[in-house]
Parts: sequence; C-alpha cells; structure tokens
Amino acid sequence: MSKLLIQGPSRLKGEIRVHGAKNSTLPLMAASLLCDSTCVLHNCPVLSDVKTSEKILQHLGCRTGRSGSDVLIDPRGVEQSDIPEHLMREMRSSIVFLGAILSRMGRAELSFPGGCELGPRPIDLHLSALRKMGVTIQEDHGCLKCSAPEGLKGVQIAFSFPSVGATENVLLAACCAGGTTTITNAAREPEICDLADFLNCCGAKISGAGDSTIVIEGVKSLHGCEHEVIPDRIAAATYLAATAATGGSIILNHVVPEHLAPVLPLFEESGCRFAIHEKEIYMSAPSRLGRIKNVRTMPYPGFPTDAQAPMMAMAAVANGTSIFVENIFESRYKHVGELLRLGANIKVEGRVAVVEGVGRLSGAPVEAADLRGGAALVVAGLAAQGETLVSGVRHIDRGYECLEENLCLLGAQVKRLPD
Ligand SMILES: CC(=O)N[C@H]1[C@@H](OP(=O)(O)OP(=O)(O)OC[C@H]2O[C@@H](n3ccc(=O)[nH]c3=O)[C@H](O)[C@@H]2O)O[C@H](CO)[C@@H](O)[C@@H]1O
Ligand SMILES: C=C(OP(=O)(O)O)C(=O)O
Repeated sequence: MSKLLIQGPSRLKGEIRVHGAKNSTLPLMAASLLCDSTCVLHNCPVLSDVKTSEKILQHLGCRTGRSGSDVLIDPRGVEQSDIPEHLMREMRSSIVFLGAILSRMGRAELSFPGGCELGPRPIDLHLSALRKMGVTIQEDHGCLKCSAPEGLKGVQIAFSFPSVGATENVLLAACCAGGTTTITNAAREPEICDLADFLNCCGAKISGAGDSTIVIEGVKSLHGCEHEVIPDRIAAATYLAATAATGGSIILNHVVPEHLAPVLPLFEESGCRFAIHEKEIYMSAPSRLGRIKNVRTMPYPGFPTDAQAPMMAMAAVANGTSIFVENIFESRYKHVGELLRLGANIKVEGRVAVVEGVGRLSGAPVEAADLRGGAALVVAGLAAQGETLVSGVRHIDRGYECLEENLCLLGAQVKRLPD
C-alpha cells in the first residue's frame, strides 16, 4: 500500500485546474448503458472509481476506451445483467448501475455496494422506488435479484429524504419507462443536474432537475451523445481548504463558482478573500485564519458533507472555536482521532465536533479511513511542522486525480512512497 510523505509546513501558492467530478462521472458512465450508440464523456478524472466503472461496463458487454480525459463507451454489445461482487464492493456508485441495467435488460443481479464507511448506508429508498416502478426484488444475504417482466412503469415517487443515489437510480430507470415518473423531495445536487443534462442530450425528457420535483416522461429509446462532466466541487473545496490552512493563495481554474456557493462564505468568515471571474476562483488566505462559527452539513444547496473533513482540518489551525454538525451520515468523524495525533484539539459528541484551533500542528504517522477523511489528513499535514506520513492512500485515490502532483505544483513537499 503506498503512502504519502508530507514535509510541512508549506504555504501553498499557484494555479491548478480542477478535474471532473467523480460523483458525476460514475452515474454518467452508468447512464451510457441506456443508449443505442456510442457516448463520449469529456473531462473524466483518472480515478480508481472511474476504472471500476469501466470494468463494470466491460463486464456487461460494453466497449470502452480512454484518450486523455475523454472516455468513450460503446454500449451496443451489452448482454450481461449482473455485476460481480468484488466490483460492487469497490464503491458506492456501483448501485446506480441497477436502474440503468434494469432499464436496458429488464433484469439485474448484484449485491450491496461498498464505498466509504460513514455509518449505515442503506439502499431502502432505491429499492422501494424501483419496486414501485414494477421491479420484483429478491434480497438474499446481501444479494439482489431484480426483474421487471412487464417492463418499468412511470409512477409518483416521494422520497422521505433527498438521497443522491436513489434520485439517480430513479432517473435512470424512468427515462425509457412506460409513462411519466414524478419524483418529489428529489436530491438537488449539481451532479443530478449533470446526469439529467446528459440524458436529455441523449433524447430523454426530464424537467425540473435541480429542483425538488423532477418529472421524467418515458421515451422509446436513447441515442449516444458527447458530454462534458462538470468540475469536481469537492476537490475544489479541498484545495481551497489546503490553501487556507497554510496561509497561501490559489487560482482554481475550470470550476463552477455557483456550485461552491455553500462553502465559499465559510472561507470568507475565516478571513480569506476571493475574486471570482467566470470559471476561475482566486483566493488568498490570511497568515492566521479566523474561526468558522458553525458548519452544518445538509443536502444541496446546504454545506456538503463531503467537504466537512477537509474544512475541519483547516479549522484545526484557525484562531478560535469552530463547531461542526454532521447531519447526513452517522459516523463521519473517523479523521478526528488522526487529527488529534497531529496535535489538533477536537472533541466529538455524537454528531457534533467542537474544534479549538491550535497555533501549530506537528507531523506524525496517520491513517486515512475514508476518502475525505484522508484528504483532511493531507490538508493538516501540509500545515503541520515536520513529517506527516499518511497511509490508507487508496481511499484518497478514489477521489483526487494527481493529488501530490497538484500539491507540489502549489509548492508543497509531498512524495508518494511505493509499497
Ligand atoms: C457516489 C456519490 O455520489 N456519493 C455521494 C452521495 O452518496 P449517496 O448517494 O450514498 O448519499 P445519499 O444522499 O443517498 O445518502 C444520504 C443519507 O441518506 C441515507 N439513505 C440513503 C439512501 C437510502 O436508500 N436510504 C437512506 O437512508 C444515507 O444513509 C445517508 O444518511 O451523496 C452523499 C451525500 O451528499 C455524498 O456524501 C457522497 O459522496
Ligand atoms: C463518500 C464519498 O464517496 P462514496 O459515496 O463513493 O463512498 C465521497 O465522494 O466523499
């Protein structure tokens, strides 16, 4: 297992291009299964999860190819309807293939998905919505045998929580279903809009994506298209947090500033200054950050849970007390114990973390237990005095393309140590 060796502290300074969004690319790859001709996705990041999605598509019978950041998917040869368990376990997004496979094949066989361990991550909302659409699902020791012998039918779906993955699964299942599907309390994340934009470009009839009510009129078939994946707002927020924690300045290229609207005010609150021009954000941080009073994770357009851990690493070196409340996942504070090893002062009680900023962190060996928690350890290591050795890097590699190269471009001293 490779490790990241960080020699801190650094003051990050420079310019980077933000890669395409992992959480858009994966459902878009699943969506290509619905098409009867080739799809080209531009701006796909090189990440282990994207590789896993390619393996799933190939297993199902697609031809896939990559050239730079373009991924080409030819779904014409699809003849399988199952996903092997080891691929299901690799990532959470493997579950959004369910809606797409059912739509294409009328049946699907897979198991419960993996992904970051953030407390219980049930898929009850996905399954009950699909059952309502006419799918018979047999659950047996974590295996799911699904079939829709009469085809999928458009229905009214009211989610009790705006689940991102369940909204994506219903979008995928509903595009070519018989009749109209209406989702209320749908997730509103930018990645949902990206998926709907792609599907509409392929001939689907989806309206309302980005609002709580989405209406999908079933169509007979979809054709392939070319589509550019939106920039990764969580990677962008992570680079901003690393820059702020080190008192640096950064230009982020190729971002959608609007997607970062829930996080930018917190950087401003801590004393960072911004200049925003079209797809570019310039931020400069003070040499000592001020505290962020409250960070409450919420569904979009609230503060994203995926940015909570990197932001906490930044708050750990701010002047004053910051309070975090994690409302989306039950157990998303696994980074806290590791931040304590670096000298942070953080107390957790249930869903609340109280972060007393300290003047300086100091380097230590730490272990990433999940993707964003791992990114938080990198942020903290950049601000810490001395050597920080981060293990569990495979979690981080699920979500950040060329992380150490980008950080080195910004002036950090980060090295990947091979196995
Ligand atoms: C690959 C991907 O896009 N992952 C993102 C997606 O995950 P994911 O799609 O898994 O997140 P959801 O929005 O579905 O989950 C949010 C909450 O709803 C609960 N829930 C969800 C589904 C369900 O059937 N039953 C249920 O109870 C979950 O346990 C969790 O507490 O959105 C999360 C919330 O923004 C992000 O942190 C993840 O990075
Ligand atoms: C939690 C995440 O990913 P996943 O849902 O794939 O575990 C994430 O991207 O932060």
